[in-house]
Amino acid sequence: MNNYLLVINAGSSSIKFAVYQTDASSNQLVTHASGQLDGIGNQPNFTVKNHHGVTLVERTLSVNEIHDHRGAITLILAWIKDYLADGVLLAVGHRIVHGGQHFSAPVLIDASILAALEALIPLAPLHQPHNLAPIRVLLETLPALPQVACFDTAFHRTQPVVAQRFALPQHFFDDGVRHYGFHGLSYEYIASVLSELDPALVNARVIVAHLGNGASLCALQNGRSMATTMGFSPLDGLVMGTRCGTIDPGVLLYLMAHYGLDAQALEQLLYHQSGLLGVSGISSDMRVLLASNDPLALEAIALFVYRIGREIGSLAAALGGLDALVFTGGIGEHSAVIRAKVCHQAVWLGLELDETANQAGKPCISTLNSSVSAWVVATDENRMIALHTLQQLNKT
Ligand SMILES: Nc1ncnc2c1ncn2[C@@H]1O[C@H](COP(=O)(O)OP(=O)(O)O)[C@@H](O)[C@H]1O
Ligand SMILES: CC(=O)OP(=O)(O)O
Ligand SMILES: [Mg+2]
Repeated sequence: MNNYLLVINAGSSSIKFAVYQTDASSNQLVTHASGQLDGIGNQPNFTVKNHHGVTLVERTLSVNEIHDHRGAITLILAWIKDYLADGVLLAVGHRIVHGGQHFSAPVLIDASILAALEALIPLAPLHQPHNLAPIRVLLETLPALPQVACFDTAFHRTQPVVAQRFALPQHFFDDGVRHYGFHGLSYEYIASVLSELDPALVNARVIVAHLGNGASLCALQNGRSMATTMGFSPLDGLVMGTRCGTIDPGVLLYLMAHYGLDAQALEQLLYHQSGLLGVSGISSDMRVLLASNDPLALEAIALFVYRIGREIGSLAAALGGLDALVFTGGIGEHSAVIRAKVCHQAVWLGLELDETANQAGKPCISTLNSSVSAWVVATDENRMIALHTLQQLNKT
């Protein structure tokens, strides 16, 4: 009998998953299959590929068949049950965006943990409710199956207190109003593979740019998070697909007082209607903007890059200098154009881009003379979650 782990990363309109084969007594993980059910609530589409990239499932479904996350996870579980007929599903690991101040490491989930995570929904309304939906279904339908929560915030809990504090009265900090940071599973994965790029990077001052739909930067020293651009919520920092990033809080007061926006309307504006979509008025997808000649598309791209450039300067200051810059996430991994623009903004730090290597999609994209090296690394949050899940299982 083979043993398997399931990893679930549930977003607002999709559930992504990966199945790993494992030998429970070791930390060996072999990717078996991965897939997603996207278009939930709109045009559901179920796709699965095996570890060779061969398509196992490609099914368009109707909204009547799958109308919500509950339906989506039920379908995924039914497929997995058939697919793993020869094996045992040992556990499920989940990506949970917000762990608040009390969850600084992966944890086995029970009803009380789920309730504590539900209380954090207002801190990450775009992510947390969707992250938790599959857990609830699994607790109801397969209560004996171990589930492990792995947090995007946990990796940043090593930051110095000064990096976690807002200049607000102390009691707010004690109540959890603090700078958390996100994309931690991605940064933890990148930190774990730095030695494969160059052993010298392990103890170096490194900025990782996770540029996807959500985007942030993380300053690493000795592989630990020292500072990051996202804050209390995943709204802060860089310009994102539909999120505004850093904004003067005075703007929010003005929008409330003069436009009559309440908390709900602000949430809608800042999470869903801002960022690349808001500035361009065209799309949140960087590919669409890069293919457009519309001046507003160019302005959105310019602002995206400008904000990254400014924040790289800020994180380099937090690190006391910079040795390397690593690109990851959908945009960071696939867009040579955006990487080039970001690197050109970092020339003052001593970064010299190797244009040919960048165009060719090489792992190292800086010249031999560059005093700051630059890299492209595909992130793998799922593998990080699977590893944590296995470690939790081995503890029990
Ligand atoms: N070839 C490409 N060029 C530019 N942008 C790309 C390319 N491929 C993917 N992207 C961008 O990556 C984004 C998604 O990144 P990803 O990290 O997969 O997102 P998510 O945050 O949903 O996990 C898309 O919105 C798209 O803008
Ligand atoms: C935390 C966050 O922004 O996640 P994502 O990039 O998946 O939206
Ligand atoms: Mg992502």
